[in-house]
Amino acid sequence: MGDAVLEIEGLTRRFGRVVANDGVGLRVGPGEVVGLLGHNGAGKTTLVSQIVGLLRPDSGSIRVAGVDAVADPATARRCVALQAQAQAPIDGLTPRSVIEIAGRLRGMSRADARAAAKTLADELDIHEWLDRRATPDGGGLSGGVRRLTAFAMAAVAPVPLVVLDEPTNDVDAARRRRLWDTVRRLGDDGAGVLLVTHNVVEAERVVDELVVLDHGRVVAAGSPGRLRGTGDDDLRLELSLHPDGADPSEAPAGVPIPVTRRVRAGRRVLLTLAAADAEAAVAWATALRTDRLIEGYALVPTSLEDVYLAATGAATTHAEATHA
Ligand SMILES: Nc1ncnc2c1ncn2[C@@H]1O[C@H](COP(=O)(O)OP(=O)(O)OP(=O)(O)O)[C@@H](O)[C@H]1O
Repeated sequence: MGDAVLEIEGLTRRFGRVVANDGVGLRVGPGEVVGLLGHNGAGKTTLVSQIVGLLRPDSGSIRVAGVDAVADPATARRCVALQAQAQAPIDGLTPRSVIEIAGRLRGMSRADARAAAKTLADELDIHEWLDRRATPDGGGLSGGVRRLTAFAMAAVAPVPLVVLDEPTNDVDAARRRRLWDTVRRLGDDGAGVLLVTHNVVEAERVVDELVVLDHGRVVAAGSPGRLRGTGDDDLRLELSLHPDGADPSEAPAGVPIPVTRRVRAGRRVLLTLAAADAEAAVAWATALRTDRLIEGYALVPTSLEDVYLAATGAATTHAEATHA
């Protein structure tokens, strides 16, 4: 991996008494897709706004493709393509024209911009809307097609760093899958990608590294494999509780199998266990269901959702629940 295309150190930004970013550090290398996860209000958009020079940090440093983005935001911004969380203002225009214009603004020839727009339209399966005009108040094009168009505008030209803030909002399942493949392709073509998303499970497919923000702080960082923790053959037993929320895994008898992580998320209890204990886990959960102590259960491979829930709010909920 070469020099970082994004290097952030000790970044702090306050809004009055709220510390939206609190000593944040992260790095994106060329060809690397880094996922930024966090609850609502965790500080993700604040971080993105500083990277693209829309907000000044109170302290800390940001380098984009080697450029000091705090001292020289205009130069740094030329090295970043951003898909903002808010919908792009494309009223009166067609997806084809705005994608091509985005390419031209980044210095592509007319022919290259046209070819890149066509490639993206193929990848995202949006040909049928390419020449349909967006009209005011969300008319003409659906929210999902507008979102895919904004993504294509960010992805059309080669740039050192692509920042995507919730690119899959409003996008249907089949096209989300296509979009994730294109995100991976951008990385494989050499761009660094910072991907802000709530969609932990789907993002896991394409990210090389993950950074989890919680109340402005980085609470977990690393590759999906490392963050998932122990062996790849770990399993998650998910208990669905009754509406009264009584949790049989908290009973004095406890859980009759070794559990490496336990997280409560609303009416779900997620228990991480070794594959070797699967049979005993199913026997226990079946007995709980027969005794009507739970509504149901599922035994599935662990995913980053478990890590995410453990690192952020759900862990707090659990701690509060168990210490109440
Ligand atoms: N302009 C602002 N003025 C005051 N407070 C702000 C401002 N922008 C953000 N905040 C606060 O900073 C914190 C971080 O907000 P931010 O929008 O960065 O979170 P987020 O992780 O992007 O959330 P979401 O997932 O909901 O988009 C929140 O507490 C928010 O209320």
